Amino acid sequence: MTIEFPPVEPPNEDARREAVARHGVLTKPAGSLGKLEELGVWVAACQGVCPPRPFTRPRVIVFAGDHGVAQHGVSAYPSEVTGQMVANFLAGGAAVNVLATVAGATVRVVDVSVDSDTSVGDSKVRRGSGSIDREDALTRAEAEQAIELGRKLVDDEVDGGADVLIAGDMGIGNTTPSAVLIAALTGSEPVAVVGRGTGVDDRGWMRKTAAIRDALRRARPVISDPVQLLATSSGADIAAMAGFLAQAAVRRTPVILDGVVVGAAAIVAEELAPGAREWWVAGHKSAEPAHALALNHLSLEPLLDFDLRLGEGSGAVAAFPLVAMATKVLAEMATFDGAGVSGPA
Ligand SMILES: Cc1cc2ncn([C@H]3O[C@H](COP(=O)(O)O)[C@@H](O)[C@H]3O)c2cc1C
Ligand SMILES: O=C(O)c1cccnc1
Repeated sequence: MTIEFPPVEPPNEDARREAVARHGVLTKPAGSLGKLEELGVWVAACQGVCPPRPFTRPRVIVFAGDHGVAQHGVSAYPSEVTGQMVANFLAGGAAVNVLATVAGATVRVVDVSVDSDTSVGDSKVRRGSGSIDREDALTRAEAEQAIELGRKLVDDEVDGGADVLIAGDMGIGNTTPSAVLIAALTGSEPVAVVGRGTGVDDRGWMRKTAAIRDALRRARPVISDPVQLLATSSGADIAAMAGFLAQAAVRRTPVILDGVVVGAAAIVAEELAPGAREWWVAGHKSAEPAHALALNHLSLEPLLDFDLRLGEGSGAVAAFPLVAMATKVLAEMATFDGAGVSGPA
């Protein structure tokens, strides 16, 4: 199998121009809805229609997987939490489940690489991923299988009516590969990308920085080959997420990005399918330092800056109501003519 994405087409320019013009005739001072206006224009361009259609099926896919590097003291929590949290997502008790009920989104959890001998669903690529500071996360074939899984998930969801997608992560240790991917593709040093993740103490921070340094040495020689970079330095969950983010663009479906883990998958997805980033909006800026580097690399500006550092898609779900509002404003606000309101003097 060789992974190839078709060229990504940009969002529709005519719909974008129409949306800009429409904002000029709605009953408000020109530009007064600020970034909500830009956001609505982006939605119209993604949908290729103005006014845009209000979203009916926002969908969150949580990619769950374990990471061998978590055995080396880089997280404040043990790996068994990953599988336990999968059960929690299924029961509706995780943060993202609760946020999603308010946002009107639904959540699906996919066991891509949880380190357990049972599998929730039939998507498991492998049990855990290799400890990237000393070995490859995946074989190339496994990386390709994971990317294909992400692709298929988009096809399933879009064919099932999803009109905006959110990727979330669940995997103890996953901020370490995320930091490595971001450092590798942005040319950053370990100390610039390392963060506290779930809350590691100072000794854990030092172990994590050393693991990132060692993993980065293994990542740098392969940065020009995104599939190999995923095999060497990510994990099956992150590779699936990269395939998902690239395929969403191919399927002309807008995505709200979450935090540092999704951000890491996104910078690799942009390498797999150049131009995919035009189909993504950044939901928030995570407290993890590497996230800002990833967003800057993608020229994306976060909607929220709320000190969230959870993952699960939580920051993207928190931002979704803004995207929904931006869309409805263009779809439902009255025009000066329609409402009999005088325009500028
Ligand atoms: C109970 C719990 C729920 C979570 N939900 C998301 N994460 C997040 O924290 C982990 C990443 O941080 P690190 O790299 O430090 O392990 C991932 O599991 C991520 O999804 C959680 C972590 C925990 C403990
Ligand atoms: O930004 C994130 O996605 C994040 C931050 C800390 C822990 N887990 C995820």
